[in-house]
Amino acid sequence: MSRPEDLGVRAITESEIPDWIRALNAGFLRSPHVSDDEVADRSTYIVPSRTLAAFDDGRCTATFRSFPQELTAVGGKTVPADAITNVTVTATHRRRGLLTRMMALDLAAATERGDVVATLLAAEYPIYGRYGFGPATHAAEWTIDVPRAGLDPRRPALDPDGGRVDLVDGAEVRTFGPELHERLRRGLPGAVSRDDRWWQVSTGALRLDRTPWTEPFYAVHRSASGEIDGLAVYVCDDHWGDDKRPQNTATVKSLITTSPAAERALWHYLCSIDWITTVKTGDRAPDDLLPHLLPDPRAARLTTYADWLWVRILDVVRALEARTYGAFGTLVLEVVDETGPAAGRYRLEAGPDGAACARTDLEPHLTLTVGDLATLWLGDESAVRLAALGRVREQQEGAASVADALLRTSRRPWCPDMF
Ligand SMILES: CC(=O)SCCNC(=O)CCNC(=O)[C@H](O)C(C)(C)COP(=O)(O)OP(=O)(O)OC[C@H]1O[C@@H](n2cnc3c(N)ncnc32)[C@H](O)[C@@H]1OP(=O)(O)O
Repeated sequence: MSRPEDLGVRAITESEIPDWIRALNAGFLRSPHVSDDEVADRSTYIVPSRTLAAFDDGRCTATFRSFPQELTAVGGKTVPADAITNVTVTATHRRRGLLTRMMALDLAAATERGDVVATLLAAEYPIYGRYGFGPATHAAEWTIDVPRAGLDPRRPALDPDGGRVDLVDGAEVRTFGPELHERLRRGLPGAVSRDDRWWQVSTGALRLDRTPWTEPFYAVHRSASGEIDGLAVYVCDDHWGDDKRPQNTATVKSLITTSPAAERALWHYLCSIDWITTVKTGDRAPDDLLPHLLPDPRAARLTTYADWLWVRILDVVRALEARTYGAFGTLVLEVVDETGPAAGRYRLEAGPDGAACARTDLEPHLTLTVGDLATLWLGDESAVRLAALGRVREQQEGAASVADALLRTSRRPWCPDMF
């Protein structure tokens, strides 16, 4: 076996794609078998120059891929992001620094390109903090005991706002879905862009042989004026108790809306389908309206709550200038960044319409790591709480409260996507 320093980390070539896919599958504990179909499909979106690998004796032993993405900041502006995915090191080659080397290469390229942040979904919490990432959004999942919810079974899916819910097929979803999602993400801090392939795969137009396709149900909500403002995608199982009572579960794969009325109508619809006694919500915003859309909110039991989108700020000035703030105020931040380009002192002049930010020599009000800055940036976390944890250091008394008044948001950020 080669010494770690001899394992070259580099971008792959077109002809190395099949071996790279084999290593990716093995790293994620999927069968390493690679079919021609999988190579053909993945070759449509794998960009070799942004696809990294390590090779040992000519065999791929580590994988890493990034692609361009837009991330919505507080206030609705988007920033260019380096979205990182498909990170694996083969089990025989772990803890020898291969991920560290691939990450350094990718983040340097992202910085060079002018990306403002890098993003990823962390398989395990301890992996990415060391590279300057911080958890910036969270996700929650509820299981709803439908009979307990207290909705009136005589009035299924009645929309008091005059809208309507209809079932449509995947082809129809492809005609309105992308535009609906665009409207959603422009108003949702933490949301990321979706490409056309996302819609093709999620509606069965592009079928991958390694993941068998089951056509889901697509329920669309139209407002009283006829505008499509919500889409729920769900699957149902078929399960009956020994006592002949239905015990079916609807599992929501995605539910996106651009109005609270659509949100209410779609959840009420899902909780009013005959035979469905349990609804699993899939990943939602941690402050989702859902429990309170039910007459008995306790019918929605929180089953999962965890960090979701991790952000690595590469350009502090542009990140802080991209968002709006809860109040007018000034903050001088000392940002500690041991592995990247963000270290330094910044003066933020913030307000409800935007901000100006520049490097400065002024005395800092707060000292924090670049990972904790990412955690505060989308408004999901409190600087006062991080100060209590000893992660944010107040250099001026009360600075953490000032940071909270500026940075925190009334609704929590949410990333509805997995990538
Ligand atoms: C965005 C995504 O794709 S998330 C998916 C991530 N992939 C996986 O979880 C698949 C299974 N795991 C793996 O393939 C590998 O273990 C990886 C990719 C997580 C880590 O790769 P490695 O090459 O072993 O990491 P590397 O040797 O560079 O580790 C650097 C440091 O991180 C630590 N580390 C790495 N992985 C983990 C982990 N899962 N848990 C805790 N610490 C970890 C190492 O101990 C090391 O610490 P040190 O610098 O104090 O010695």
